[in-house]
Amino acid sequence: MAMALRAASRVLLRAGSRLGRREAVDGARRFANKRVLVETEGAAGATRIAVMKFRNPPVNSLSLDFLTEFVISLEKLENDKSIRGVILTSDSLKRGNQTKVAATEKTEEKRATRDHGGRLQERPGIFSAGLDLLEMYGRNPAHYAEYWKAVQELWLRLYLSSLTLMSAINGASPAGGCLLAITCDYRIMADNPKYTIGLNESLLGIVAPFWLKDNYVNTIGHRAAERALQLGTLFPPAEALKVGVVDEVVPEDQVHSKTLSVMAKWLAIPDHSRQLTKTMMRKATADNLIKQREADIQNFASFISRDSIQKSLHMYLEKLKHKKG
Ligand SMILES: CCCCC/C=C\CCC/C=C/CC(=O)SCCNC(=O)CCNC(=O)[C@H](O)C(C)(C)COP(=O)(O)OP(=O)(O)OC[C@H]1O[C@@H](n2cnc3c(N)ncnc32)[C@H](O)[C@@H]1OP(=O)(O)O
Repeated sequence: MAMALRAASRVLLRAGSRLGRREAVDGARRFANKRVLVETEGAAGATRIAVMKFRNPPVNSLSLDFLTEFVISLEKLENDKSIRGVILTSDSLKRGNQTKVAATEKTEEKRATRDHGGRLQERPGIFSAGLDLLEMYGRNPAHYAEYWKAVQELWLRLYLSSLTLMSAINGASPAGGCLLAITCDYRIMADNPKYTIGLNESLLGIVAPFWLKDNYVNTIGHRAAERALQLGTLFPPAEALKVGVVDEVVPEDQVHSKTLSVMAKWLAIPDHSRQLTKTMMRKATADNLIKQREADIQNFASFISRDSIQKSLHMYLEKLKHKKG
C-alpha cells in the first residue's frame, strides 16, 4: 500500500502543472519551465529559499518566452508563503564536449552550442546576455510593443518584489543581464576577469530607458552612472565592486555558498520591517515608470523601429557573429 502511494505521488508530482513540471528531488523541491529552473531549499514548514536558474541557450538572452516564464516563476514564488528569499543565477556550467554550430546557420536552435548528442547547451560563463537582440531587430512595431511591455513587467516585478532577492553572478552580465542583477537586494559576482557587468547600451547605438537609468543611479550614484552609461562601461569584477555595481566578489566556486550565507543574514531581519524599508526606498522610482508605462512602450517601439537604430543593431549583430574567440 505504502509503495503504491509513493508511486502514485511520484506520478502526480511528475504529471506537470499548468505552469511547468514539479518534481521531488532529495527532499528539495523544484519546478521548471523550459527556460527557468527553480529549486527550493529548506524543510517543509520552515523558511525556504528558492534558486532560479536561467537556462535559455545559448546565452540566456531575455527573449519574450524567457521573460514570460521568468515572471510566471517569480509570481509562483511570491505566492508561496514559505519562500522568503530568491537567488537569481545562471544554469550555465562549464561543460566538455561542446561544438559551436556554424555561424551561418540562422535559427535559434542552430545558433546554440550543442553537445555531441546534439542537445542544446548553454555557453559557459554567461549570467545573461541581456535583452534578446533578435526581438528588437527586423520585427514590426506591434512586436516591439509587446516585447517592451514584457521587459517592463519583469523589471517592475523584480524591483518591487517583497522577497529578498540576490543575484549570484556566475558569468558575463551585460545590459539586460545587469538589469536583472541591479533589481536585486544584493549581488555577489564570481572573481573571473573574463566576466563583465554593466549597461553597455550606448555601444550598440541604443539608449537605456529612463527607469533602468534610475535603477543604475540608485545603485552606483549619479556621477558614476552618468559616466558608465555614456561610455557603455562593462566592469570586470574588481571594478564592479569598486563602483558598487556588485556588493561582493568571491572565487567562482564559492559564489553559491557565499550567497546562501548572506541570504541567511538577510532573512534574520523581520520581513515586515525589511519589506516596508525596501518599498520606501524603491516606490518612487517604480511609480515613475508605472505612471507612464504606455508612453514608454510607444517611445521604445518608435525608437527601435528607426532605420538608423535598426542599422546599428544590424552592425552589432554582425560584429557578434564574426568576432574571434
Ligand atoms: C530615447 C528613447 C529611448 C527609449 C528606449 C529605447 C531603446 C532601449 C533599448 C535598450 C535596452 C537594451 C538592453 C539590452 O540588454 S541590449 C542587449 C545587450 N547585450 C549585449 O550587448 C551582449 C551581446 N553579447 C555578448 O557580448 C556575447 O555574446 C557574450 C554574452 C559575452 C557571450 O559571448 P560568447 O560566449 O563568446 O558567445 P557569442 O558572442 O558567440 O554568442 C553566442 C550566440 O549568441 C548570440 N547572442 C549573443 N548575445 C545575444 C543577445 N543579447 N541577443 C540575441 N543573441 C545574442 C550571438 O550573436 C551568437 O550567435 P551566433 O552563434 O549566431 O553567432
